[in-house]
Amino acid sequence: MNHYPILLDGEWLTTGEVLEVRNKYTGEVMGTVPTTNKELVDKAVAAALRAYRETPMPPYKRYEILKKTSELLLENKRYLAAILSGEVGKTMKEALVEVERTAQTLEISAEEAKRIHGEGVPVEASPGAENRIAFTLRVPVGVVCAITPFNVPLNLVAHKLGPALAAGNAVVLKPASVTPLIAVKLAELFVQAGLPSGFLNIVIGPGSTVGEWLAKDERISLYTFTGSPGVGLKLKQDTGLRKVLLELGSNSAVIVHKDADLQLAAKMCVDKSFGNAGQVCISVQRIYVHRDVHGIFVQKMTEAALKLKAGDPNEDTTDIGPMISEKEAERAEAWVREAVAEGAVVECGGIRQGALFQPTILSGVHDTMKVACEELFAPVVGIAAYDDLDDCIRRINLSRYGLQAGIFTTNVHTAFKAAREIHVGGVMINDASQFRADAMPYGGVKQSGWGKEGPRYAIEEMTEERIVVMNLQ
Ligand SMILES: NC(=O)c1ccc[n+]([C@@H]2O[C@H](COP(=O)([O-])OP(=O)(O)OC[C@H]3O[C@@H](n4cnc5c(N)ncnc54)[C@H](O)[C@@H]3O)[C@@H](O)[C@H]2O)c1
Ligand SMILES: O=C[C@H](O)CS(=O)(=O)O
Repeated sequence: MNHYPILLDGEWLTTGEVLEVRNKYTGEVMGTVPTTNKELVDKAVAAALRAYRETPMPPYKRYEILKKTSELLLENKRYLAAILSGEVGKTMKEALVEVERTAQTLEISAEEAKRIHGEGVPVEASPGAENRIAFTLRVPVGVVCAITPFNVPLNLVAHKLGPALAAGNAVVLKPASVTPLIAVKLAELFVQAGLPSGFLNIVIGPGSTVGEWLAKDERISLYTFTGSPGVGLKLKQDTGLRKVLLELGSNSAVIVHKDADLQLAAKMCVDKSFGNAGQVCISVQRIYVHRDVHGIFVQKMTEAALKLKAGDPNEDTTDIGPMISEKEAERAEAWVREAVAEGAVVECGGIRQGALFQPTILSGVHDTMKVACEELFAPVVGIAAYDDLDDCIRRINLSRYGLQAGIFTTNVHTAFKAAREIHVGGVMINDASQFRADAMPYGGVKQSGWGKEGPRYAIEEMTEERIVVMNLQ
């Protein structure tokens, strides 16, 4: 049994009640982590505040630590991927990609640490402001609380730690209780890279206790949360006037227009509907296909999906591992059955074995079905036909979510119409909604959240702009 001590106030905590973490395919306990009571959570916040106030790091040192941690991730890629695969259930192929992307995220954060600056402000242009020099500073906010979800527990942690540390902040991290191990390992690499005591503190426990203690701790200046809208809303309510960045849920849509490259569209939609067992916030969930090409597209996508294998994530031949729990897979199964009862047709899949859910394509989906209007977070995608592009965009915008969307078309005017009119944080043209480059601005609108990630953009969110005006009279 591997016991994973957690980093808190510069020490590796091994005592206290432990949380068991299970392999999501075998169900075996793969490790334990200590949980943190209120006293330890208070200690973690105090350590972060002390580090921020008493031992601030210059930008170049932040660069060096982030760069070194990025290098250490790649040096330990397979070891880390095995932990990631075990605790999430994602395939080794997917886990290796996540480790590589995390290294990218921290490398980009390292570079951005060297580029944080204010700007000169020509205040003398205002009457009465003669003989004054003005400029802005970007100042770190102080203690950042990062609360992260289960599905991408390494790279999404890096998207919070990287910018926060690059900007000169200190961090208290609460990872998801079902997938905390990889975050513990990332902390080890940060320490190995020279991160001074107190700049990273991990707390472990349920959101209902640890999460709430953090939300009500006034010493924390900013919360960066990734998770479900319900929890995000509660966090916003519990934190008052302090800043909260929210990366929330989605039911991302893709348009396949009548002039689309159908081979490309079918391949991309299959690749981006079922990865990580569909447990990706920007996973393709709704596909609107122009009626002229609906039949051929459904056929092409179904043929491609039938080639996918759901099974043991450790096997090289496996394309889709288990969902995070059998309970979540049962929810997905129930929603599929409900859609069928309301007239949807199962083109492939719809079969559950424990937490394994076969890649499932539904056609004849209506916008009011749960599989369309709620967040599925499963390897299930629903297809609906449309005749008129304006009406299709109107239907997509009915969603209370707005994270990312995609459109397949060979007409630039159609592409830009979608880019301008679909109300989301990002529109992918001739790609599916689940495209993300770690350097790009990333974040949603409506109930998909508030604020942008991507190191450069998160650093802007995690620093405060201060104007300085010098009177030379
Ligand atoms: N927008 C994005 O970038 C993005 C990325 C990944 C996942 N997600 C979303 O995350 C969800 C799936 O992840 P999940 O099931 O881990 O989400 P979740 O909301 O259940 O949990 C997210 C985190 O919040 C914590 N938490 C729970 N209750 C809390 C409370 N009262 N106060 C403070 N923290 C609390 C959890 O312990 C966990 O660490 C989906 O909705 C998905 O769309 C969004
Ligand atoms: O689950 C949502 C993630 O933000 C998508 S990605 O892993 O960052 O591409």
